[in-house]
Amino acid sequence: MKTWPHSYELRLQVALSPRGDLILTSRIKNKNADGKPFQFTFAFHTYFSVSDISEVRVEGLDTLDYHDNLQSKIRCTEQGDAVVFESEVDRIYLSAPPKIVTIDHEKKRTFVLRKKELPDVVVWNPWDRKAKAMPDFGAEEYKCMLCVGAARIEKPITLRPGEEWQGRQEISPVPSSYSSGLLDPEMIQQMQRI
Ligand SMILES: O=P(O)(O)OC[C@H]1O[C@@H](O)[C@H](O)[C@@H](O)[C@@H]1O
Repeated sequence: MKTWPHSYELRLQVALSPRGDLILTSRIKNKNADGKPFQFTFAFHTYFSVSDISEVRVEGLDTLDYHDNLQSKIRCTEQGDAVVFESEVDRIYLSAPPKIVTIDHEKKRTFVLRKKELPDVVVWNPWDRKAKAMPDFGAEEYKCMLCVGAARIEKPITLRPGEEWQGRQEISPVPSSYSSGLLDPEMIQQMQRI
């Protein structure tokens, strides 16, 4: 392939635990026979089903720098204590903590995202105008989805022939009180076991 003149192996392992955790593990191996290394970036682009995007908040990204894809990727700093949605959002948060939560107040459900070897986090919702322009996206579907995914974008990965990289993202659905601050002690104990 002209745009990617390398030989590689990509493996995606999808596992679902009995309690509903989704574990995605990606492995990429350099199979170049010519001795050449290659460099790449990586992102999981997981879409969450939410009740109403205007009622959703993403916590764990406060004070972080991000690249804003809607403003020619300029570097900004998150000012809010949570990311909320009132218009199109397309950002790459940099060096995020290993745990990010997406809280859906209406459904009283929180998605806990844990990640390994994936320092960055993509947050995306196309909102109305872009949704209408996308052929594979319903005009109204932006209202009930949110893309939050672990990524490695700022610092690309370099692999020499024979080397392999592995990245992992785990999504656990839990009751919303988990990170809303209104925790009862029993619930905390239950969640710490997750
Ligand atoms: O259709 P996909 O692969 O889920 O990507 C949707 C969007 O994802 C965003 O992260 C990209 O910045 C957009 O450019 C893109 O349109």
